[in-house]
Amino acid sequence: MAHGFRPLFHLLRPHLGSVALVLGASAAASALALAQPWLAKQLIDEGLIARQMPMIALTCGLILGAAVLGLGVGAFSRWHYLTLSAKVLFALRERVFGHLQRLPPTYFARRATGDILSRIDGDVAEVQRFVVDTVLAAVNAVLVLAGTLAVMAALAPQLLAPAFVLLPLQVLVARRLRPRMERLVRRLRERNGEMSGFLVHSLQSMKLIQAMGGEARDAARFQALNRHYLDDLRRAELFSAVAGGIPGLLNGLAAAAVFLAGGVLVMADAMTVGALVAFTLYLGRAVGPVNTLLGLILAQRRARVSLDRVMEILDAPVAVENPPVPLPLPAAAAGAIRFEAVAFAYDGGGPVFSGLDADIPAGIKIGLVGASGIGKSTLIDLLHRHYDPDHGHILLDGVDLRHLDLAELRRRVAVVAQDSPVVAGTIADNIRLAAPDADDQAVERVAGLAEIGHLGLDTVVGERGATLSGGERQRLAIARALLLDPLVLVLDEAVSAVDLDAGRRIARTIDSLFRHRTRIVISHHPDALAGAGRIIELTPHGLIPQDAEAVA
Ligand SMILES: Nc1ncnc2c1ncn2[C@@H]1O[C@H](COP(=O)(O)OP(=O)(O)OP(=O)(O)O)[C@@H](O)[C@H]1O
Repeated sequence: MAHGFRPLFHLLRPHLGSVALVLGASAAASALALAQPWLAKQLIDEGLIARQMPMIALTCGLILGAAVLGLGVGAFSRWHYLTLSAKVLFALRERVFGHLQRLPPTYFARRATGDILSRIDGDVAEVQRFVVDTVLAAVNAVLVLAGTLAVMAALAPQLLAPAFVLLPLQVLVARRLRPRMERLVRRLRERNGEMSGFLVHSLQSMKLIQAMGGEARDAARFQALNRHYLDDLRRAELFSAVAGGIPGLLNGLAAAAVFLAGGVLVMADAMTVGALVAFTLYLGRAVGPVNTLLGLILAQRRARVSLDRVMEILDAPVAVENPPVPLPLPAAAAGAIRFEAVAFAYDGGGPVFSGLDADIPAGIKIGLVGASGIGKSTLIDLLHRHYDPDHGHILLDGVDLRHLDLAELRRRVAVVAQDSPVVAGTIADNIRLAAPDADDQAVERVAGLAEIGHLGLDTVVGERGATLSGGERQRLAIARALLLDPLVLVLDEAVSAVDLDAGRRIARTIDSLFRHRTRIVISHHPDALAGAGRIIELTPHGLIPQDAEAVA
């Protein structure tokens, strides 16, 4: 999707003051740098050639003063520039991350983590470099170039023609070489992306790869990726060395032309030696800004590619919005759930539900059964508002979920999901995830109830809980839900990996703790459904009540 560069102005707008400060400081630094060749001219013509020692001392002093002042102004501008640059980068990164936090699970299920990472890291940085570095460098280049040209014109207008006669050729060369360079750079970035994609994927599934004996295949794949990267890197380096040499050659030619024409002027006494030296010094200084401006073409194309990749994330539709003015739950909220003609399909998939109706009364244990893949977990995701129904309504104690504050809903309805995700940190951090203010006693109590306390609350669990067993992860998730003390507790195959005895004990604990609260238990095991007041089966035709006794 093409956005142009409009989104970028929004990034800079809050920092216009800093932009002006940085530009002002770097213009001052450039002006000081511009003074140096002029002082050299004074030194040669009025000091050395005129044999005036006081003049020599004075200009040397001024050169030194300008250098010291330039250093101070340069440091000041770099400092503010760094702050500005970081602020823009972080603001953009936070915006992308903030948006990612609001995207539905499907978004993450369908994309490689490596790809999202490379967008939020590499592409965001590329956009920031363009917004701050390139735009500031370009403005600065225009200022320096204008100043340099003005002084050159004042020194020797006759020499402007030989100095810049080759400029059109330089522009032409740059325009021809840069697109090729750009292609090479893009290929390198893609190779880089492939490599991190491969690594993320491989590291995440190392155990599976080991179990399948796929190490050698993966190592060969990694080697091939490295080899391709090296090939492309060498190609890009070679090209950039050759392409980089041509402008230097053209600059050398221009300098020679200036010395030739200037030499004639000096011989004819139409110009002083000092002025010729100063002119060539200025010519050297004009090269940088010209290159910067030519580089802008390449930079803006690269930034456009990255900006589009970042905007793809920011344009991804948010599945659920928090209501601007949420409605409160009734004071006597008890956890009654009602599905009214609920229809839902995943993006690009067939309907999972079409017109589902159900009443789940408050305060009882409900067993939810149904064939694998029929949509039980999806139903719970709808109840937890990871998605909204395409049609119909889901009500909690008479209030449409869409009208409830999202955080409140997720506090009142606790879901222990099938895969029991774990975050990096201690067991206590994991239990406190949804209730960060809970005190230590409360955390200890729920850890005990879920039979996870013996592992130690301060034990650090690996990333994604890799150091815990499946059953331990599930018990951790149960402790987390217990701490929330919700109105509705949903257990989606929550003890499937826990041994039978512990599973029964935990189920009994939960049943006694939540005796008067709504519990929805999804399980393929009759054991977990014991004591359910009602069993409902999810079928392609809707929710059908079963005989609770028969199932349990
Ligand atoms: N993110 C997704 N995108 C597209 N389709 C999905 C997605 N998640 C699930 N599905 C599909 O939706 C249907 C319902 O899946 P769901 O996980 O809700 O079933 P389930 O009844 O909980 O199954 P199980 O008992 O095996 O856990 C399945 O056909 C599944 O393939």
